[in-house]
Amino acid sequence: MKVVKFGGSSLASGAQLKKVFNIVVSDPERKVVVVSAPGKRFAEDIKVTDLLIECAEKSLKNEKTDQALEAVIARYQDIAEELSLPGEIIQEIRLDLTERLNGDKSKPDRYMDRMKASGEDNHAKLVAAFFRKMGVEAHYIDPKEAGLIVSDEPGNAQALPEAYESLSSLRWRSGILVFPGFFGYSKAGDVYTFSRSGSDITGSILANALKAELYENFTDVDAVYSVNPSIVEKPKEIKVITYREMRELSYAGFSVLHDEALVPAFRAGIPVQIKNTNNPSAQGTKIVAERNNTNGPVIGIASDKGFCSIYVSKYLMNREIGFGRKLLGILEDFGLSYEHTPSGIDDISVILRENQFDKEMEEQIIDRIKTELHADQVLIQHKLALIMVVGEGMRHNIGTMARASKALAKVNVNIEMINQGSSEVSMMFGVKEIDEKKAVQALYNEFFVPVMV
Ligand SMILES: Nc1ncnc2c1ncn2[C@@H]1O[C@H](COP(=O)(O)OP(=O)(O)O)[C@@H](O)[C@H]1O
Ligand SMILES: N[C@@H](CC(=O)OP(=O)(O)O)C(=O)O
Repeated sequence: MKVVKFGGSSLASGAQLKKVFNIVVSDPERKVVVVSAPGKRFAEDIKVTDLLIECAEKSLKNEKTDQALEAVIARYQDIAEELSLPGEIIQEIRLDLTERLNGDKSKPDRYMDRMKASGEDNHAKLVAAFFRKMGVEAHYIDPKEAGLIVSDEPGNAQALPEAYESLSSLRWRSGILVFPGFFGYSKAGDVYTFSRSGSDITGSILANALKAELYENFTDVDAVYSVNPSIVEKPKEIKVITYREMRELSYAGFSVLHDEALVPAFRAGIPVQIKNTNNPSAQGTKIVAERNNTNGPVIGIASDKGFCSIYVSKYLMNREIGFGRKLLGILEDFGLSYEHTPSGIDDISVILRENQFDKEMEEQIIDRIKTELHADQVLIQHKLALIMVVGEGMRHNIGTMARASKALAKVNVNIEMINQGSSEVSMMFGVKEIDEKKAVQALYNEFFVPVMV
């Protein structure tokens, strides 16, 4: 039995839904189908989830929501018309959205999650109806009834351990089960969504709970590429990659799969296959526990913008027991999570995502570090990009770091910081955001483009 997840781009139009239907019925093992909300049909299009967020934000500000609501309904209507589905489906969706829109706004975060979750919930109902119209037994599965119990963290929920036991009984249900991705219910019965792109997580949880032989994740690219295809044209495809490598790359910017989606599949030893809805015969990428090391030291290079570094220096910091703990404690007091902490004898840098705080909070943080830790110098550097060079082969290859830094020097990219050693499969370079693309391209050329002699 296989669990199959289709992303928003695979479900963005009636024509895409027909492809999805053909893929599902072409393999009788494809029993559980996890769906996202309709995504982008073309580059400038807006995902239904973003339309829903806009609608919820307007409603929370007591502004008019008619237009935003109609934009959401129009997306489903277009799909239903293209597939000649009966009008009642759209009536049901309209009713559901109106109910959610007029629901309790006393807890804005939860209100937002109820609105966001409707994107996948209504689409799962529509997809199941389409499959039935095509003559197969298909059922919409309500995550509440099925027992997808999650933590009560708005926009950032996690499945609770007991969810797996409850979901396992889906195995005995007949027909194709269409399960909405992206959200679950707290123990108290309220809707909470995962973080953005979280339908990937739902698929992995179900694959684990139902002990699937494979978790197939259908998207709009033929494979996971060794580098983001928007930075390098036609990059090398990855055929096989380990969970560890993929998690590092997803976390660092490979948006093709949510970084949290690997853990449930990994724990149950279920391989994950990335495939293309628009080209299902392409081999795709398989994510497994171990692979033969045939690719050289590096399998992928990921990058992401929007980081800053807080640099703290103090003479004799090395002798001051508890300095690091106190520094991180200050950040914890502000509710900030950090990414890396490269350090020297008398100095330490903390790398954080800068969208977590504003100018005012930044000043308060610097002030506390200066006064409480008696630091000699505290500096914040903004607009950094982090580049992650990943590969299981790195441990056995001497000189990978030297090759990477030489490649960056050759294109005149200054390395603002390096972090290597804590992870066995990756090394991190911090560069200025403006240098990100140039740096990634240079690293790609160094590790993937053969040199002609
Ligand atoms: N290394 C990579 N390999 C493949 N795709 C990548 C990579 N990095 C980023 N992407 C982007 O991920 C996109 C697919 O993910 P996403 O938009 O979430 O799809 P879906 O709609 O299926 O959920 C691709 O279209 C591609 O632009
Ligand atoms: N629709 C949600 C969840 C999701 O997983 O979507 P997609 O599969 O299109 O990335 C989002 O946009 O965040």
